[in-house]
Amino acid sequence: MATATARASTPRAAAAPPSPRALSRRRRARAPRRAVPARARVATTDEDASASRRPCATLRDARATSAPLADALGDGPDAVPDGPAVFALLLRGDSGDGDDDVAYVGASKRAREAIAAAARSLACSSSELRVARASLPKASRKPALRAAAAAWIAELGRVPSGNAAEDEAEAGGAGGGGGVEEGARERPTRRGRKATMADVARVVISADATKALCEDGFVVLDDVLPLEFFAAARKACEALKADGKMEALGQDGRDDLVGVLDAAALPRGGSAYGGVTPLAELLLAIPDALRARAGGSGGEDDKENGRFKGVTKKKTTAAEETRARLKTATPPPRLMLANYPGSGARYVSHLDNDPNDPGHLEGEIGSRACDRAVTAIVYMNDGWEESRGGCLRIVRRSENGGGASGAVDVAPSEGRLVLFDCRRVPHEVLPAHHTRWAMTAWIND
Ligand SMILES: O=C(O)CCC(=O)C(=O)O
Ligand SMILES: [Fe+2]
Repeated sequence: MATATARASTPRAAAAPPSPRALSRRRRARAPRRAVPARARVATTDEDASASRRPCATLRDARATSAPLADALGDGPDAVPDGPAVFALLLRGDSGDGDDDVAYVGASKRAREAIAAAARSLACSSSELRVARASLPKASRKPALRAAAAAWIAELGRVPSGNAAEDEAEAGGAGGGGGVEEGARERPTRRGRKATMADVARVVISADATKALCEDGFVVLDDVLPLEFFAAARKACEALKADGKMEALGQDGRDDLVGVLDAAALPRGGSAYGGVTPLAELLLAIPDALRARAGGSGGEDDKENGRFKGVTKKKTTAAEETRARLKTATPPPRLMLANYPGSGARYVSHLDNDPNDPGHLEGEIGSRACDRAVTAIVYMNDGWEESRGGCLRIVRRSENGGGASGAVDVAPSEGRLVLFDCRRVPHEVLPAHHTRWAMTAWIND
C-alpha cells in the first residue's frame, strides 16, 4: 500500500479519471438479489455524531487562547477541567518571535491527566510549554477522541515530533494502547515532519475502531479530515460531473452516477479535479493501517504476486473472520465516486462481495467483486439533515443468537468515514432527496 500512497503523492498528469465503462460492464450484471426486510431502527449514528462532531474549536482558534502549562494544570481561571478535550502542547519557539511550535496533539476523556503525561514525555522544561485546548462533548468515545486529534494534526499539516516519537514507540512493540509512552523522551525537534495521509489513517484507524469493525462488522468514524478538504472535494466532484465524467451504470436497483479514479494517477493538487485527491489518498492509506492494527503481515517482502501470503486464517466467529481479512488488506487499483442526484435516487439492499451475484468473479484481479474485503466510504455532504433521506442503512445480523441485530441508518454527513465487511454486511442507500456525494474504496484481502 505504501507504494500506492507514494505514487499517488508524486506529481501526476492533470488527469480526468478514466471512463467508468469497464466498471459499468462488470457491474451491470450484478443486480443485488437479496431484499433485506425493513427492520426496526435500533440506533442512529447521528447520536454518536453529535457527540463526536468536530472539536468546538480549530487548532488555530485554540492556539489563540493557549495558556502556560502550569496555569493549565493549576486551579486558576486557565485551569483545564478534567473532562474530554482535544489538546496541543506548544513548545516555545527558538526564534523569539513568539511563534510556538506544536510538539504534541492528543485527545482524552481525562484531559488534565493526559496533558500532564504528554508534557512529561516531551522531556523539555515544563516552563517552555503552553497548552491549547478545546472541550469535547461529555459522551465522546475513543473513536471520536482519536478523530478530533487527527483533525488537528491534519490542520497542522505535519505530525508533531511528540506524536512521531509515540508512533515509533508503538511500532517498536510497546502495544497499541494509545497512551503517551514513557520512553519517548528525546527532546522534540522544532518542526516534526510533514503529515501524510498514512499518518492520518494511523490515527483514525485506532485499535478501538478496528475492534468495532471486527465485532460489529462495521464502524462509523467522524471528522476524519478538516472540513476544508471536503469542500474542495465537492467542488472537484461537481466539476467532474459538469464535464460529463460521471455515468449511470444502468444497473437495476441503483440510481447513482459513478466516476472512477485511478489510484496510480490521481488528479494533481491544484488541478480542476485535484480536490478529490486527499480523500482518495486517505482511503488508499487505510489498508496499511488496518493491517497494522489487525497484526497482519509487514512489508512488500511478505507479498507474492502483489498479494500477502502465508497468513493463517483461523475462522470461527464472524469477528475472527473479519480480523483475518484485515491482516491481508491491500488497497484497490481504483476508487469510485458516486453521486445520487436527489429525487429519491437509491441503491437497493445488497452485499458488496456476494458469491450469488452473477458478475462476482468478473474483471481484473484486484478489481473483482470477489476481491473485496472491506468497503471504505467517505461522505462529502455538508449540512445533511434527516429530510434529505439518503442514509446508508446497514443491517446487523446477530451471530449464533448473540450480538446486536437490526438496522442502523448512517447519515452521509461531511467528514464521515464508514468501514464495513463486504461479505458480512447487507446495506442499502435509502432514497436521497438531495444531491449526495461519496467516495468508495473496496479494500482487497
Ligand atoms: O454510498 C453509500 O453509502 C453506499 C453505496 C453502495 O452501497 C455501493 O456503491 O455499493
Ligand atoms: Fe454497496
